[in-house]
Amino acid sequence: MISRYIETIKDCKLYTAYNTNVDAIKYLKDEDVQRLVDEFDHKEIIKRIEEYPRVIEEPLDFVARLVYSIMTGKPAEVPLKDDTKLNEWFDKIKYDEERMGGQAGIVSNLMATLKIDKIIVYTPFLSKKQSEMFVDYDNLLYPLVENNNLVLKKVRECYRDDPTKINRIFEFKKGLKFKLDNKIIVANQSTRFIVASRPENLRIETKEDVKRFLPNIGELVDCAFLSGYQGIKEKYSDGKTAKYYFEKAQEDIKLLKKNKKIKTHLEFASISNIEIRKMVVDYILSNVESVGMDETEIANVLHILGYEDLSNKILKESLVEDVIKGAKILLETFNNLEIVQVHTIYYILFVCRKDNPLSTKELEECLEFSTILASTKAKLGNIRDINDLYEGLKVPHNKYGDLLKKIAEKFNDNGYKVVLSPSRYVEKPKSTVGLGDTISSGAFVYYITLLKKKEIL
Ligand SMILES: Nc1ncnc2c1ncn2[C@@H]1O[C@H](COP(=O)(O)OP(=O)(O)O)[C@@H](O)[C@H]1O
Ligand SMILES: O=P(O)(O)OC[C@H]1O[C@](O)(CO)[C@@H](O)[C@@H]1O
Ligand SMILES: [Mg+2]
Repeated sequence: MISRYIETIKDCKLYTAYNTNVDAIKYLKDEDVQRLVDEFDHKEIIKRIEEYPRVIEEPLDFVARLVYSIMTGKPAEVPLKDDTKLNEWFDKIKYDEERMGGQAGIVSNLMATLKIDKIIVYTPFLSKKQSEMFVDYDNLLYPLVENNNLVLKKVRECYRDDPTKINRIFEFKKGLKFKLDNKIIVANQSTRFIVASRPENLRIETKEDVKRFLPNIGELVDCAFLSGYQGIKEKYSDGKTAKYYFEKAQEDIKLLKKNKKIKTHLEFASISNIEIRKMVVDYILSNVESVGMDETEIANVLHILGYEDLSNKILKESLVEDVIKGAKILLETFNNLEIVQVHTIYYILFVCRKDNPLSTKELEECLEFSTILASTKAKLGNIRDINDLYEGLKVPHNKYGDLLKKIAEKFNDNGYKVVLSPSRYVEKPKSTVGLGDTISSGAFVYYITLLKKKEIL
């Protein structure tokens, strides 16, 4: 089974941009969180949770949002103000591990390890340290312009004198316990809280030299997996605005598709700034063929589109029926979209129009493959070799699987194909950061290769 999956995707050629960073990971234990909350007045923490800071401007904002994430068992990502003192405060924490981070970085390493034909990755900051986070495989390439020509080289050979962007990741496990204001708080889910750094001089864009060659890069690949737009700021000190960068990002997609109709995928992310979230919808979602997101993210998009009730219902009740309704709304709203993919801890779902060239069985195979990738990564912490996937395959589908599949099948009607695959849920995951990127890119790459085999691409 695994070898058949790997054989299927081996012809795929992928472009991915924009975000890579180093994830400094702290695996939180009960005593770490207790010590952290005890550094502050518990009543102040509770007050700050109610205020729900959307940017970390001081350590109390961080503690409040981390505690909230543990209390609700929901993953979150909050940007950190670009401030030396604040960075120093975070540097005092002893992290357990450093790893490749960022959607483009994680997907590059995953697909290179799975030995797909070619990955071209572009990222605006590429320090020596960042370049060394990439796996050392010949199928993983970086675009450079030399003597006015586009050349592709191994990423590790392409580093520049750029800063290294470090995000701090706080992983916690189901059952983690601590006391806040005399109440015991217990995590009901294993997940992560991301403190995302937002350096002022990091611009989410394709620099002019490479941008000129995007149509050529498009010709070299079948598809593009795009993410990182959550890193765009509303305003920069040089006067540039989010609008400027979103217009450029939209142009990039058009350039990639100029010479060949490649399929593009937007991987949504947790975006705390509502204006930026809206711009990702207006400029990017409206120009891609595929989108991947988690439950909270689809709820947020529906909210932006004016479906407040449905959005709130998804956030509160997490019903698969509502998520499917939401996915159909996205397909109705955006003609450009051909496939909507939603992942939650219990399932991964594809919703597409009835005329999608793949059969429901083929669509299901894409999802099955991706659940194995997710369970492998959850179980082992990382996928280092194709043979690791046998570990993920041993993890059974979760106990709600049959029920969820039955519900989803009911939505298969004249207009749509709805396909669901239950997750292979790992009770005590080694780590969770990047699992969404793994599941999404696996499903997308598999989908693309099946289209390619039918000569639709
Ligand atoms: N313990 C687990 N076992 C298997 N899959 C998991 C587990 N925890 C999370 N996942 C998968 O990873 C996804 C997380 O995606 P997401 O919220 O987008 O996070 P991120 O973007 O950080 O990877 C879940 O929706 C689920 O599909
Ligand atoms: O928003 P940013 O700073 O690009 O970071 C994205 C974060 O999401 C992840 O890619 C996981 O989805 C992390 O590895 C990374 O820290
Ligand atoms: Mg995600």
